[in-house]
Amino acid sequence: MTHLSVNINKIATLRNSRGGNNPDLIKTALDCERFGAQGITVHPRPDERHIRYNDVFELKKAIATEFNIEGNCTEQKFVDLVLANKPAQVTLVPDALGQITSNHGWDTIKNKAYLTDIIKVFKDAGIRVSIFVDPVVEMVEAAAETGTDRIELYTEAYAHQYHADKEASIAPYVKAAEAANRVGLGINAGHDLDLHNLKYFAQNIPGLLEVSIGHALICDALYYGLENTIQMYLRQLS
Ligand SMILES: CC(=O)[C@@H](O)[C@H](O)COP(=O)(O)O
Ligand SMILES: NCC(=O)COP(=O)(O)O
Repeated sequence: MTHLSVNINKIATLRNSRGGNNPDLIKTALDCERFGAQGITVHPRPDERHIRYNDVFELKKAIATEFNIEGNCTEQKFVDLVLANKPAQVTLVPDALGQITSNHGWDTIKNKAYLTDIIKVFKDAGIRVSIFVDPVVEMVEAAAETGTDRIELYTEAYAHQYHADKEASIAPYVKAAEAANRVGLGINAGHDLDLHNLKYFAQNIPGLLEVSIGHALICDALYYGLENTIQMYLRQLS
């Protein structure tokens, strides 16, 4: 069964736009859990434009499901934040400063030594590690040599091509997932997954453990409400 982790970055974006505490990020996270989400994802960025570092401490205290913190581990502040909070999972994403959103996975061949060292730091602290990768077999195979527990397949390319040609859009992801299964890596996925493309992805990716979804899910919640929306996403995964 594939778990749904709700990324609540966009709730923080809305909150921050007025400087108060509406919507309440912690309440939203607890409601996502109550409505059936199996995890909560946040991606604090150095400019704190949505999730603030302090939010992470508050969320860690409040939530009961799987807590997944995404971010760039080349920032020492991010490493310290994760180690101080010990989430169930950290997802390492190679974003540049000021990037509008995540737009590429790790080059696990070029960065193998670096990733091996930093992954050990998190694993020694008892935190499961996932690394964000493009759907490229060589990147998946090299990921396995870093000691990571899982990979997160970066699904933007799939999402963008899905409507034009769904078979072509999923093909590299199936190959990457087969490689991950072969080398013993768990598989997560995320970015631009939505109510249209999620079911086909989940049905065709062998061993898909978790999807983290934020932008589209929060947009859908404007129309359907958060509880209905989470139920609709869960149905795509069942
Ligand atoms: C890692 C990834 O694919 C993205 O989900 C990212 O975490 C979203 O971050 P923003 O909400 O800042 O676009
Ligand atoms: N890891 C992907 C994620 O958390 C959410 O991505 P998106 O649904 O906001 O594109």
